[in-house]
Amino acid sequence: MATSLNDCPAPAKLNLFLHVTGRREDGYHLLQTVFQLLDAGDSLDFTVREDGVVARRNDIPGVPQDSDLVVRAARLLQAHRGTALGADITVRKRLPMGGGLGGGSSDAATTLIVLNHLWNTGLSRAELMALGLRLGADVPFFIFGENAFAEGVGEALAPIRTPACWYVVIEPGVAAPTAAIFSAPDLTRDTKAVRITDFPEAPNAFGKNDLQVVACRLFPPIADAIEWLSQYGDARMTGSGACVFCAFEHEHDADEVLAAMRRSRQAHWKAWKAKAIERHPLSHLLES
Ligand SMILES: C[C@@](CO)(OP(=O)(O)O)[C@H](O)COP(=O)(O)OP(=O)(O)OC[C@H]1O[C@@H](n2ccc(N)nc2=O)[C@H](O)[C@@H]1O
Ligand SMILES: Nc1ncnc2c1ncn2[C@@H]1O[C@H](COP(=O)(O)OP(=O)(O)O)[C@@H](O)[C@H]1O
Repeated sequence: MATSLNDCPAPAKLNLFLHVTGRREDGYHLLQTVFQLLDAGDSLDFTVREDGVVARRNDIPGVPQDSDLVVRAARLLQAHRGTALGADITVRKRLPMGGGLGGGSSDAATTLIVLNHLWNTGLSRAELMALGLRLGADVPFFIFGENAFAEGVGEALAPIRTPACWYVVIEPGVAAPTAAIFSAPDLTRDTKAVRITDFPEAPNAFGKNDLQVVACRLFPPIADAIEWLSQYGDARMTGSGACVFCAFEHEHDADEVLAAMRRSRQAHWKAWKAKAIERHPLSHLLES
C-alpha cells in the first residue's frame, strides 16, 4: 500500500449559470446550477503519518491551519472512521480565495478522496459526498467527479454533458465573501425553476447568474471585468464571485483575448485560460 501521493490535483469549477429559486427555513438558498470542471487548479501532496497527527506543512496567508478545509476534511474522515493514521499535507494554492472557483472546496474533496485511499478507510463515493457536505455545499460535486446539474444547496447532483471548449477566466482582484452576497436585500430569490432537459447542447449562454447583480454593486471591479470580457462573448461571473469567465471554441481564440487584455489598460488583471474537462482527474480512486 502506498504511503504518499504527490501532486494530487484539486481542479477549479465554474458555475455556467446559477439561479436562486428560493430559500430554506434555515436561511440557506435553494439553487440551480451547472458545475463545470476545469483543467486548472490547486495541487496537494499527502504523506501518511503513523502517529495520528494531521498537519499542514506550508503556510497559507489568511488561512490558519486549524480552519483550513484541507485539515478539517482530514480530521473529519479520521474521526468518522476511527483510524489511528494521520497525514502531512502540502497545499499549493493557485486558485484565488473567494473567487467562485471552488478552490477550498476542491482542496477538501481531494483530501477526502486521497486519504480515503491512503488510509484504506473504504468509504464509497456516496459516503464521501455525504461527509463532504458537512464541510461545504460545493464539496460533494468535486467527489461526484463529473460535470453536473445541481439543485438544493448544490448537493442534489445529476451528470450532464457540457461543450468541449476553452474558458478565459479573469480574477478582478477582489474577494467576494459568499455570505455577504447571499444576505443582500436586493438579491432576487424567485427565478423560475428549470428542468435539466431545458439545458441546451451549447449551454454557454444559458440562464444567468443571479448573484452577479449584487456582486457587481458591492464590488465594481467585477462589473468592469464583465464589461471588458463581454466584447468577446457571453461573459459572466462564477458562483458568488469574484472571477469572471467567457467560453471559446478554440484555444487560439482564448489566447487572442488574453493577448488583447495584456495590451489594454486592464493589463493589471490576472487572467488565464483553462480547458473544460469531463471528469475529475482523481475519479479513478473511487468506485463508480
Ligand atoms: C455560491 C456557490 C455556488 O457554487 O459557490 P462559491 O461561489 O462560494 O464557490 C456555493 O453555493 C457556496 O456554497 P458554500 O461554499 O457552502 O458556501 P459557504 O461559504 O459555506 O456559505 C457562506 C454563507 O452563504 C450563505 N449561503 C451559502 C450557500 C447557499 N446555498 N445559501 C446561502 O445562503 C449562508 O449564509 C452561508 O453561511
Ligand atoms: N484550503 C483552502 N483554500 C482556500 N480557502 C480556504 C481553504 N480552507 C479554508 N478556506 C476559506 O474558505 C474561503 C473560501 O475559499 P474558496 O473556496 O477558495 O472560494 P470560493 O468558495 O469563493 O470559490 C476562503 O476565503 C478561506 O477563508
